[in-house]
Amino acid sequence: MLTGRPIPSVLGMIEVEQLTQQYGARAAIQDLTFRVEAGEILGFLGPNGAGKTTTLRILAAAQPASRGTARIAGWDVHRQAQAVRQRIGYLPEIPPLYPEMTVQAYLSFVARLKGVVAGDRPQRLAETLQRCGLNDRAQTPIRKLSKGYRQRVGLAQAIVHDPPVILLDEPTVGLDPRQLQEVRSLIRSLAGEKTVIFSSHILSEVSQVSDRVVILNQGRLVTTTATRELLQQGGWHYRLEVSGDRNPLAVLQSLDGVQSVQMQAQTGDRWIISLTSQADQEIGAAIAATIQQQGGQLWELRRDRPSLEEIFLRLTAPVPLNPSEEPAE
Ligand SMILES: Nc1ncnc2c1ncn2[C@@H]1O[C@H](COP(=O)(O)OP(=O)(O)OP(=O)(O)O)[C@@H](O)[C@H]1O
Repeated sequence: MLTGRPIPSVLGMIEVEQLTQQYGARAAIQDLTFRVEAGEILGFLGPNGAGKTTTLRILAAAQPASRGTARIAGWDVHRQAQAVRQRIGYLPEIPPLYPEMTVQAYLSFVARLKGVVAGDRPQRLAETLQRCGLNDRAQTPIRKLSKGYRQRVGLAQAIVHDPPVILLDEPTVGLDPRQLQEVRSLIRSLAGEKTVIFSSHILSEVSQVSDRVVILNQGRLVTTTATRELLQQGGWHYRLEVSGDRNPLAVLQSLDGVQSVQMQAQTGDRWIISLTSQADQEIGAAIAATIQQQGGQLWELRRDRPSLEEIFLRLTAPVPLNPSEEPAE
């Protein structure tokens, strides 16, 4: 049947184009463009203030964007906000819970609000309680729940109406290690069945749960890539111990494929140097040859991959201001 709108199976389940949110003169997000395919779990990553919450709020039709478009299952978040709200589950940073209600009464209330017909509610409720590990707390008032259980209720209210798209804003903040594991595996269990964006500022966490990440920094998209490829983008770390008459720092700096070189320590005529190569450049042999050509001796040469956190820090280093944005003297 033709409905006069894009067909979701052809397009991405979530499509964001040139999305910009201006707060006064400042852009909280600027020209964001990305898409999420049906059934995909996307990690939405960035340091504090990067624009994650702003983007998720716009996708959840909780606030309009200043410019650009976003579509959920083909529906425009601004012009067709009601249709979008029916198709998403949204867990904001602070879940909208009613402390005096029991878990079951609250979820039943949300299901009604989200348009689940009365006949379907008992089954939806039972499935959601089961999936979120809330069966033994169904009759507990929300105010008596621990932080971890409240977060599960937050997740439960996002999925109780069985939406195709789920948006989770930092769902693991403040959880203990066991709760973290539980919430992560709950999100992971949605793969294939739901389209999920979940935000975090911890790359290693995102990499455990999602196959692909979008990294934001200061409102701009830094990269969108498979987690696996992100690791390869990080180049290699080398650690060298060298002796000789000449400090090898300058010659190593000018070597092809080198991204950065740092002197870690110097004792007498020995230097300990750390070096990072550009993405996927293996330069161990070239390092050894260079030291030899200089008449130096190589006592140690070790290679490893930078950690995910190091890659994240590098990708999200503060962006220098444009000259035109520099504050007036
Ligand atoms: N209502 C608002 N009015 C003015 N500025 C805002 C408003 N909401 C957010 N901002 C600013 O927009 C920028 C992006 O904020 P946002 O909350 O989207 O980032 P975030 O990545 O979710 O950060 P966090 O991890 O700290 O929640 C920040 O500089 C923030 O101060």
